[in-house]
Amino acid sequence: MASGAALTIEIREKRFDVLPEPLFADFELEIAPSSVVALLGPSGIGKSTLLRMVAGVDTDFTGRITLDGVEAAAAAPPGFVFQDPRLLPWLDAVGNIRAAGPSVTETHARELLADMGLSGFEGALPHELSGGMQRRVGVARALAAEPGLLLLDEPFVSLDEALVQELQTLVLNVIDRRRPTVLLVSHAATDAARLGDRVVILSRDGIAADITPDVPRSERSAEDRARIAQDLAQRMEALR
Ligand SMILES: Nc1ncnc2c1ncn2[C@@H]1O[C@H](COP(=O)(O)OP(=O)(O)OP(=O)(O)O)[C@@H](O)[C@H]1O
Repeated sequence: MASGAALTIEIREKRFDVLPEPLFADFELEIAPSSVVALLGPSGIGKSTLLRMVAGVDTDFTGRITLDGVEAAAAAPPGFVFQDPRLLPWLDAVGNIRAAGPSVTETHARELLADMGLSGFEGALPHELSGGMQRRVGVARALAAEPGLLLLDEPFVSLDEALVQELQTLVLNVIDRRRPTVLLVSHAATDAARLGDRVVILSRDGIAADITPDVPRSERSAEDRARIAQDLAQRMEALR
């Protein structure tokens, strides 16, 4: 099993022509292998853009982003989970997972589906799965090629609370078993309190806070999570 990649982000400047100011300037972040870092921040702050840069898809910036010392654009591609699972409608669940790469075997795809609580749905087409189940297939697909880095872009948004809890538990179990480095983008303090080993809050001026909660993720009770989420939410509110 691949272990997590060390991620180094050094962005001198990232700008879009439509924006009057750079989106990122002198932005630096070091992320330890196999850690889960939650990136919190208001809409439009640049979270999704940062994930695309880390994925090596957006290379239009000055600076350097490396995975285990290799430039992101040249490194093995990360697993990417989007809010919209983007499954191929003509492939069943196993087929969608195998579409992640030629090395993904049927057995491995079935194992991943089992990890995500979807045994029995191997042959189901996307339209035969609920929205929450489709997202679980999306997570399985992102992990199929055993990436050293997993990027999660608002994977829990617009699900009802019970489904959020269920999906978070499944994601935590699967990342604890496979140990990729994880960068989770969210606007919700509760997501960060549940999943993050470390929480980075972004503001217009860059990194507003870089927090390692006092209780390790695996030992957090519901009360701990609520307390951590409240602290994070207050910090974000103070930035408005
Ligand atoms: N391809 C692009 N061309 C021009 N501007 C862009 C492009 N992509 C993003 N932007 C701008 O960059 C800013 C940051 O966008 P981004 O989607 O990264 O923010 P975000 O923090 O992920 O927001 P949200 O939480 O709403 O998804 C926005 O002002 C957006 O309009």
